[in-house]
Amino acid sequence: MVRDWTAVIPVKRLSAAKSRLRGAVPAPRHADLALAMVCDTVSAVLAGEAVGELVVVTDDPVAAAAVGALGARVVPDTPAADLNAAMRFGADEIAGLNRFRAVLAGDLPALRAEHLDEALSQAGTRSFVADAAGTGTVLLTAGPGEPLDPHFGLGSAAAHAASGAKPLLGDWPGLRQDVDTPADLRRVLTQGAGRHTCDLLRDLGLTVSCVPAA
Ligand SMILES: Nc1nc2c(ncn2[C@@H]2O[C@H](COP(=O)(O)OP(=O)(O)OP(=O)(O)O)[C@@H](O)[C@H]2O)c(=O)[nH]1
Ligand SMILES: C=C(OP(=O)(O)O)C(=O)O
Repeated sequence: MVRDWTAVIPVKRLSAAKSRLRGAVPAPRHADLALAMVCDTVSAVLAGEAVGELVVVTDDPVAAAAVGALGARVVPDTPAADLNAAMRFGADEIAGLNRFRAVLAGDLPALRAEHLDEALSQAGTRSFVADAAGTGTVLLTAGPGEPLDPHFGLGSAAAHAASGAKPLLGDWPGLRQDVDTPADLRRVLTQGAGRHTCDLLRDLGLTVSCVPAA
């Protein structure tokens, strides 16, 4: 497979990130958990064959250093500090309209590189992958010449479908399992998390299944 996709992951400042997940781990380790999930998402994206470049949009210096060390290109957030603005900026302005672009949430610690490759191989024109619940979105893609036109937020799967994006259907549990709440994290513990999240949770004494390194 040719590495012709540019992936984009927006990452909020870690001190404010994943507020609905608060309480899943002791408060002093909350930002570490948010970062570990970002690092596992980034590692899986870069381990695949379809993505040639990964742009992370963030103003967080710790996240920027960590994802930079993993091989991502880091750009600062937009003044709007808004999820859709960050995705639009990364995809349409930094990557550029002439590229195949794929934006993902940074909270997919069970993402498998081969599942992302498979999803992207089905995404010719503007497409999306719904989350496990079927209401949210974990991946939105656009082809050359197409603006990303993201509608992330409550009910985004329906909004992306209504805006003409094609739903991608496949058995990709780690891709679909974003971690917003402690219940989501419990599901990932059994599904198999990546190395960063696994190491952190084991350090906290939690039993977690880990996916083998790609
Ligand atoms: N750059 C950037 N990324 C964002 C922003 N808001 C959310 N994100 C990222 O977008 C992805 C999906 O966002 P959410 O699942 O809503 O994450 P969140 O905002 O940290 O979570 P909650 O506080 O629980 O709403 C995560 O990788 C976030 O870090 C933003 O304003 N700027
Ligand atoms: C941003 C989204 O959801 P969440 O914040 O629940 O991950 C979404 O699914 O569009």
